Amino acid sequence: MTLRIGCTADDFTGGTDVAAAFRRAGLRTALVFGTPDGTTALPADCDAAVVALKSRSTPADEAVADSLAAQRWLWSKGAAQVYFKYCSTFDSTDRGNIGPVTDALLDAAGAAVTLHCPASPPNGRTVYQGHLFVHDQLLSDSPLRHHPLNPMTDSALVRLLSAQTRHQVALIDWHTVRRGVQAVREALVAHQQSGVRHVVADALTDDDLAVLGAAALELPVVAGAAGLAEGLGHAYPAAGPAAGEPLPRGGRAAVLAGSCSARTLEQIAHFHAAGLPSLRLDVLAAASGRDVTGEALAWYERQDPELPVLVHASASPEELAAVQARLGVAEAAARVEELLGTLASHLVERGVRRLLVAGGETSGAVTTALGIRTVLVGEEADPGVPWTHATTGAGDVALMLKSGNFGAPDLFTRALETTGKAT
Ligand SMILES: Nc1ncnc2c1ncn2[C@@H]1O[C@H](COP(=O)(O)OP(=O)(O)O)[C@@H](O)[C@H]1O
Ligand SMILES: O=C(O)[C@@H](O)C(=O)COP(=O)(O)O
Repeated sequence: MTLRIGCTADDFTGGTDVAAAFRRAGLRTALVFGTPDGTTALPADCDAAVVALKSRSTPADEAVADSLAAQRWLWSKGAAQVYFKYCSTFDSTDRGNIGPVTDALLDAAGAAVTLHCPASPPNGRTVYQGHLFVHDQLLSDSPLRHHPLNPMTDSALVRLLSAQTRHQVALIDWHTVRRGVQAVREALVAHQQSGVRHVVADALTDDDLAVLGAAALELPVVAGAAGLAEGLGHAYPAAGPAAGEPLPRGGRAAVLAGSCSARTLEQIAHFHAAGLPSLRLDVLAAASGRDVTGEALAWYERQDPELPVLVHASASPEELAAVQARLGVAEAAARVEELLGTLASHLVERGVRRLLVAGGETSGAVTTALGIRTVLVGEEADPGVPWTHATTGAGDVALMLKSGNFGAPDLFTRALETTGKAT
């Protein structure tokens, strides 16, 4: 079996998002969590494989090593092109990891130039004059300025990326993109000849991303969010519409949320307003040694088994700042991730078979705790938020990994209701 395209994603929900994009483009797509090794198998007849790493917020040298291992494994499976999927809100800091990882992938491939575009129009992310917008706001005016790990306080992509690489960064503007595939190819060549390695492109619509995908088809490494991945997918000879992956149905349902993103907070409020049972974890109490996991499990056992439950650590920007001031950013995040990962294992052992996880880092922690390595990607409940079919030691689980800012406000209740019905 030979892959048409391989992808390394810098977090687990980014992995599900980009896998859904390849699937929409007609490519049969498998998703592998964590660095693959010689024993990692792919389901037969895959056109695309996505390796979802937890490399967005790790030290840059670790992110580079993991991404290079993923690239080598994807090459070993036949992928000629490797897509580096990062966040549509360009989540990173001056230390990386977008610049260092892209440079390492390019060095390993012996490639001189790459195209970047974080636009993801179905989720309101567009790039104009090199500035990233989230719906009608500049990235730096959006709620992403309060992100717990990488607050985004600048929207200028050339400047953001230049801080993360020693190579030159330049822009292909929207007017060039509108002139079509040939114009973009010529601009790429011109930039490469003048010594530029990272070319950021504007894109406002899926049509723009289709142009960019077609222009980038021959590049060994391409980088961006799910939108450009779909554009590239469409540029490959179509494999036909992907078959829906049948999902496990029934069983108890739970939502675990560690995302503090504005959209997750709305989804939590919607769940609460629907009168469904929810529990907020006390992070400071856990840090002071209280058995918060045991208390949460006792709470879970008292709930009506017919109803979905929500357990979350999510907090408003002010509450988050207070916890981080007490524990430190990394320690607070690690504490929350450990709590939610442990809870996920206990809940699946106790019969949860429909599990929705909110937050990229949180999804990494939960999937790792459940020992899930490979999933098949099924229907999307909302753009970029597909159900997946996962196998755990305790049984098969319908698993949804949701990026913090993705999904409609009613996603939790709607998605769990759908999987609750027998087929
Ligand atoms: N109450 C809290 N106090 C401190 N950190 C928290 C709290 N709740 C969540 N976090 C941390 O915030 C981070 C949210 O990131 P993530 O799960 O990727 O969500 P998103 O997808 O919204 O970015 C996680 O590392 C999580 O552990
Ligand atoms: O590209 C995107 O926006 C998402 O796929 C993604 O990576 C979001 O990150 P999290 O909000 O941290 O899940």
